[in-house]
Amino acid sequence: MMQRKKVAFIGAGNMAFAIISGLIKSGYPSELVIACNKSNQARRDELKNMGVTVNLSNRQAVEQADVIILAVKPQVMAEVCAEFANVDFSHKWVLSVAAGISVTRLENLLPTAKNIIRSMPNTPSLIGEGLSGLFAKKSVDPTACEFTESLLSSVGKCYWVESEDKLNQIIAITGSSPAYFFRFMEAMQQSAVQMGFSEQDARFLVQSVALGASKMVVENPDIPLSTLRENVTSKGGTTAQALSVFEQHNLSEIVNQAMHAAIKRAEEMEKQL
Ligand SMILES: NC(=O)C1=CN([C@@H]2O[C@H](COP(=O)(O)OP(=O)(O)OC[C@H]3O[C@@H](n4cnc5c(N)ncnc54)[C@H](O)[C@@H]3O)[C@@H](O)[C@H]2O)C=CC1
Ligand SMILES: O=C(O)[C@@H]1CCC=N1
Repeated sequence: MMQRKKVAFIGAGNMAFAIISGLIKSGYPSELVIACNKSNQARRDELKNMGVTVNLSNRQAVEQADVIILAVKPQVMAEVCAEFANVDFSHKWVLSVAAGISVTRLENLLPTAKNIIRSMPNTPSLIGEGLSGLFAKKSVDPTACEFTESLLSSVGKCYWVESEDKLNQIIAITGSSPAYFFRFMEAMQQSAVQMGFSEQDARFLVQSVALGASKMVVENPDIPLSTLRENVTSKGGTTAQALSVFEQHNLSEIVNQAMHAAIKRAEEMEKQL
């Protein structure tokens, strides 16, 4: 059973909302959850209906909570942390989900915080299928790590990394990547629409195959991905022709470049913010 602590989400946008929803669905008492979301009244109402406390300032929320989850955009993190930088964090745990903000930067923003954990979740957390990369310095209290892991386990799987630079790689592999799959499905949908299928039918067809293919991967952990691909590819058949177009355009290299562009951006953000 997960420990019961008062948790405050600073910023309750897409990512925080996914985690809050998962937490509450998994049975975490909503009266222990505070969410601060400055500019979105509709979201605050939604959270209020879920039993979450939504009427506190960032500073009040931080003062009252045992665990602070920083979930604002990286670009506003410094400004937001300044509002509560002089609160005593020595007995509080901090979890940041922001891309490109290093632990060292967070330590500078919150000088009394000793237990800071960085995570890189993803939006499938909204449906309990998330994957969160996690990093903490060796000095962080293990009970803080355990709590964070159980919190994020309520919305999916967790994967600890040994060094912080690995977290930027996790951004490319699991944080940004739901968008890659959506982009691929969009392209397939567009092509089907050009063939004359309705948007709705094209979506139905594409999402059905995406789900089926994903399940085949998950349910056959011992079969290499290349074998699953080969099993579809009859000699001299249609799939071979389709795949040869991907090869002509060097799909592996395109994907590799895209993932490295995400990492580079995360590293740039770490320097700028
Ligand atoms: N969307 C994604 O797939 C992922 C996002 N992240 C990280 O999560 C963080 C949040 O991203 P999203 O949820 O996508 O963004 P978002 O824009 O949906 O959420 C940010 C929220 O912060 C609120 N906010 C802005 N200023 C505030 C302030 N001064 N006080 C309190 N709340 C304030 C905004 O009203 C907004 O609802 C970012 O740092 C991002 O790097 C991490 C992993 C995946
Ligand atoms: O695009 C971004 O910067 C954030 C981090 C990973 C997913 N969304």
